[in-house]
Amino acid sequence: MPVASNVDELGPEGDAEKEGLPINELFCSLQGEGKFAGIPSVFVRTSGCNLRCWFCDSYHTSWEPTGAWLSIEDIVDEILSYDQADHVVFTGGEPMIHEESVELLDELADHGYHTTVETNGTIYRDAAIDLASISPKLASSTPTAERDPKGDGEWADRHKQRRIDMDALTALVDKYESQLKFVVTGGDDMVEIESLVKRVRDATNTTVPGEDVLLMPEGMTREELDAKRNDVAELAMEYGYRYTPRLHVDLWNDAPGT
Ligand SMILES: C[S@@+](CC[C@H](N)C(=O)[O-])C[C@H]1O[C@@H](n2cnc3c(N)ncnc32)[C@H](O)[C@@H]1O
Ligand SMILES: Nc1nc2[nH]cc(C(=O)O)c2c(=O)[nH]1
Ligand code: SF4
Ligand SMILES: [Mg+2]
Repeated sequence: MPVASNVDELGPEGDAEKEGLPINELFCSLQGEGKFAGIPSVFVRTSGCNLRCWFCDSYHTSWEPTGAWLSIEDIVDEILSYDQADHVVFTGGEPMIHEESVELLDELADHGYHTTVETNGTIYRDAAIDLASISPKLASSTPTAERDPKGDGEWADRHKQRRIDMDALTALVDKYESQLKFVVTGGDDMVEIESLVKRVRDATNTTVPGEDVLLMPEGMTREELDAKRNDVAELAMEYGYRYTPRLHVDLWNDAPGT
C-alpha cells in the first residue's frame, strides 16, 4: 500500500477530528520479533508517535510521520485480502496514541484474528488485544544532540519525561498476555532493565516470568545486528531472559514491506 501524504502533527491530540487511522504501511510478512517470531502475519503500521527514539527503525512514523487516512472498514478489507495469515501485528509509530485503534482491534477480534499490539507501553487502552508486545524505552534510546537523526536534541526532554509511565505499563501487563521486549544497545542497559523488571513485578498482580522478558539487539541492518546479536544472546543466558531475533532484518535486511 503506497504512502499518500505528509502528516504534520500526529499525536494524541493531532487526530481528534479525523476518522479512521493514519496508515503508513500495510503488508504481509513473518512476525520477526518476539514469542511469535516466524508466524505469517499482516502488519498494520500507524503513523505518529509520542516518543522519538534516536534508533527508530520506522522514521516515517515518528521523526517525519507520513501516511494515508484510511477508514476502519478499508483497513479490515485490506487485511482480509491476505488470506494466508490469521495473525495481525498492529504497530507504528505508536498505535495506542489513536483512540480508533480500539475499534480496529475489536473488529479484528470479531473476524477471528489473533492480534499482537507492538507498543512502547506509555498508553493503556481497553481493547481486544491477544498479546501486548511492550517495548519500554530505556535511557539509551534518548535522542541526545549527538544522536538525534533530525535536529539537535530538541526532543530529548519530552522523550525522557514520557518514556516510562508505570501506571500504563502495569495496567497493560495486568490486563493482557504480554511480553516485555527491550531493545539492547549494550551491556550497560542491563542495570536499567533489571530495575524496570523489578518495578513491574512489584506493581503487577500477575507474575512476569523470565521467559516473558525479551532482549532484542538494537540494529536496523544485518551489519549492525552482526556486531551485537551474540553479545545480547549471552546477556539473555546470563540474566535468565529470552533472546529474540529480528528475523526480518536477518532475512531481508529490513527492506520496505518486510
Ligand atoms: C517501530 S516500533 C513501533 C511500536 C512502538 N512504538 C514501540 O516502540 O514498541 C516496533 C518495534 O521495533 C523496535 N525497534 C525500533 N527501532 C529499533 C532498532 N533500531 N533496533 C531494534 N529494535 C528496534 C521497537 O522497540 C519495537 O519493539
Ligand atoms: N517482519 C516484521 N516483524 C515485526 N515485528 C514487529 C515489527 C514492528 O515494526 O513493530 C516488525 C516489522 O516491521 N517486520
Ligand atoms: S517508540 Fe517506537 S515508533 Fe516511537 S520512536 Fe521509539 S521505536 Fe519509534
Ligand atoms: Mg519494525
